[in-house]
This record gives sequence, structure tokens and C-alpha cells, in this order.
Amino acid sequence: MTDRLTIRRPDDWHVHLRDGAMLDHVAPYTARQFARAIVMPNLSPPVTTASEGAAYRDRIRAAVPADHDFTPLIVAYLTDSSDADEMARGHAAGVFTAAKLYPAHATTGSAHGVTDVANIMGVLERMAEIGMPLLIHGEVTDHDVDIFDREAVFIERTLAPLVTRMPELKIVFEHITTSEAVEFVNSAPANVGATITPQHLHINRNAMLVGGIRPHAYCLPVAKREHHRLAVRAAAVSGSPKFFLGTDSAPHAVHTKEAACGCAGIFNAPYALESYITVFDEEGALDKFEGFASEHGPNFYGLPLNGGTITLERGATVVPDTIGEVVPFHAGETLGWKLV
Ligand SMILES: NC(=O)N[C@@H](CC(=O)O)C(=O)O
Ligand SMILES: [Zn+2]
Ligand SMILES: [Zn+2]
Repeated sequence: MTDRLTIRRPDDWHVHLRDGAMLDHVAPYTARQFARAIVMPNLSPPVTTASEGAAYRDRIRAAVPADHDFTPLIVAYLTDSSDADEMARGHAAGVFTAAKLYPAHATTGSAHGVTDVANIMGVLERMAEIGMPLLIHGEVTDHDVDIFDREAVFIERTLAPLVTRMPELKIVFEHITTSEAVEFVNSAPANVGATITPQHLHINRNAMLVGGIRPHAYCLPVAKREHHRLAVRAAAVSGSPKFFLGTDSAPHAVHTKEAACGCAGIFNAPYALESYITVFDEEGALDKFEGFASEHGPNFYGLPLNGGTITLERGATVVPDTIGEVVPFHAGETLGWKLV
């Protein structure tokens, strides 16, 4: 039985570090676990220009303790009026690693998002030309679509036609939660990849609703029924280079979660690796963890693998009930692995 696993330093391909005091609070947790992170741009206001991106990168660097070797990868927030030249300028300047498509009003901080992909086809064509990946929150927002169906409907209505129309564009289907998304990514060409969060490997929708309503298990896309969780787990541990680590760590102050209309998001950064490796251990797939955490992401993005290693050992990690004003994923639980 493997009790100790040393892997190449991993990266987080989807994290929310926020801004201001919350950035100062949460950034050290991501920097402690990961060498690089794709930092999502859904700030208020969102990061839409290269100069805003460079300034945000400076604020993130200032928030990370000097003894952490951490590289934030900045992302442009796409709007209906995004400019292809601005995206290309930011990418060429080494500021923008990718651009994020939030369907308008799909999730936290998406009010300025894209109302129709048709409005940004020129931008997407330029991104395909320059090899700038498109990262997608894949849900429709139509009121008549059940929230549990919004990811599957997005595949039919938007993602599948987009992949057909733009075979050169690298696309990351973010935080997938359904068997439909797994099937779509598996059958799509090599330019389509996906991130998977720890929460969607651990919980199904019962965790939110059985025995009481648990706001700290609520995120978007919402956790689905059990067979979807099992399909996403199978994808994560499959060894396929299409699936890689993206925590979607999304901190919200506790009073905004424990509310009549609570915010969507799960703060999992502090113990992300311990949470993920627990799943790979349960699935008898510890040999697949390094690929998922440290190789598939950089290979998909065309970025170098990290130097250096981290080690996880079997042992107790007690997760506190709160970390500052934020309740972490697995709050009050003891995980069976620890980062040494
Ligand atoms: N995942 C979430 O539930 N929330 C994220 C936004 C997102 O990734 O959808 C957030 O920034 O709070
Ligand atoms: Zn999202
Ligand atoms: Zn996110």
C-alpha cells in the first residue's frame, strides 16, 4: 500500500483569488499548494484589458509570501464588446494566458459576461490564430431550463456548435459536473480539455439538501445526482490527458453563504491536494494522480512542466470549521492524507 507519494509540482488551472483583503487572505493557501494557477477574472469590475491584467498580477504577487515560488497566470474576462486586438496584445505581452467566457448572469461576477457567443466570434477567431485558449463556464442561463440541466443544454446549444465551427481553438470546459460533459470531452478532438474540482468528485446534490440545507456545499455548476459524480470521478482517474486539476476554489465570506440567497462557491484551496489525492486513493488510482495534477494541464496549455516536487503522506489532516471569515470545503472533517 502506498503511504507516501512524491509528484512533480502541480498547478491549479482554475482558481478565484478575488481582490483586496480577500486576496490577501486566500492567495497564500493556493501558493502553498501549487506552482502556478490560472486566476479567474470575475472581479468587480472584471479584468478586461491587458493593463488591468498586469495590475492584478502585481496585486496577486504582493499577496503571496516571498518564500513561495508561485506564478499567477492571468485571464481576460470576455464581454460582448471585447476587442480582438486587445486580447492579442495582452497575450503577446505575456499578460493574458487565456480568456474566460462567462455566459451573462451564469454565476458569480458574470453580469458583464457574454450574452451571445455570436458577439465574440471575431475575438475567438483571433484567439484560435494565436493559440490563446478559451476557458468556458459551460451553463445556459435560460429561466425555463432546470438548473440541473444547464450544463448539458449548454453542450448542445453552444459548445458542440462552437467546437465544430472552430476546430483550431483550444477550449477548456471548466468545472465539469455531468456524464454528458465527460462524454462530450472524451469524443471531442484534442483541442478540447476540461478541469475537474475536488467537490464534484466528493459530493452529489444530497450533500446540499439532505438533513438540512448546507450552503457551503453550494457552488456553480451545482453538484448533480450520484451517477454524474461517478462519471466525473471515472474521468479524473482515467489517465486521459483531457482532464486536469482545476479547484474552482471560490471563497465567499460566511455571512454571504449562510443567507436566504447565498452566494455560489466552495473555498477548497487550503486542502485541495489532500482532498484530490483522497479520491485517487479511494479509486485505486494513485498512479494517475501526477498526470492529473501536474502534467495534463501544462501539456494542454503548451506550457512547460514544473521543476521540483511535492510529497503527500498518508496521515490525518484536520480541516478547521472556518479559516478567517470563510468556511473551507471539508470543514470539521479529518482527511486521510497530508502535504509534507
Ligand atoms: N463556482 C462558483 O460557484 N462560483 C465562482 C464562479 C464560477 O466559477 O462559476 C465564484 O467566483 O464564486
Ligand atoms: Zn464557473
Ligand atoms: Zn470558477
